Amino acid sequence: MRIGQGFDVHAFGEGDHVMLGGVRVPHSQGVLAHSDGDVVLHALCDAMLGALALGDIGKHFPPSDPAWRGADSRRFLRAVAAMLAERGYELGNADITVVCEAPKVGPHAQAMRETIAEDLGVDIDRISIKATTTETLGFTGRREGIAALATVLVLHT
Ligand SMILES: Nc1ccn([C@@H]2O[C@H](COP(=O)(O)O)[C@@H](O)[C@H]2O)c(=O)n1
Ligand SMILES: C[C@@]1(CO)OP(=O)(O)OP(=O)(O)OC[C@H]1O
Repeated sequence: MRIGQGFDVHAFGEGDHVMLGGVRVPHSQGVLAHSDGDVVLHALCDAMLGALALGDIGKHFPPSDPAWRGADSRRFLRAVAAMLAERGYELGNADITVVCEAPKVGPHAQAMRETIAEDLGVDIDRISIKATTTETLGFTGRREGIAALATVLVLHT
């Protein structure tokens, strides 16, 4: 059993939705990113990579690589899951916190859990999605961007 943690931030920009946990969430803004800017999946990938000391998402999917421009971050998650499987590991559980004043995450949390569980091939009860504001403090409080934190356990299969 090994533990990993991940953290990601994207600034808000022009747009009408944000991708969170592979789910399209309507919002008054989008995010600035090379890929689809899904902070939930990026933090989760980093946590899973970190658990096996495999570096980070930027090492495997460099922002300098045009192949990842506008990429669906579910591709990153499935690729990271395959890296774990090659080494004899699977996700034990993931606990993820999204930090933003808006959009509200709660109404979309179940869909996000279902999407992540499907991509990882695990039961949905292994995936936790939570959210918090920062009570208007800091960059998330000023609605300048959105952040996510992920903690995982990975298990030897
Ligand atoms: N983007 C968010 C932020 C919060 N929630 C839900 O609201 C609850 C209260 O948030 P506080 O920051 O005021 O503690 C929080 O526990 C979440 O259930 C949300 O859905 N989306
Ligand atoms: C996801 C990648 C893909 O090029 O780019 P971004 O979408 O900009 O996301 P970020 O979390 O800033 O960096 C990691 C990159 O691997």
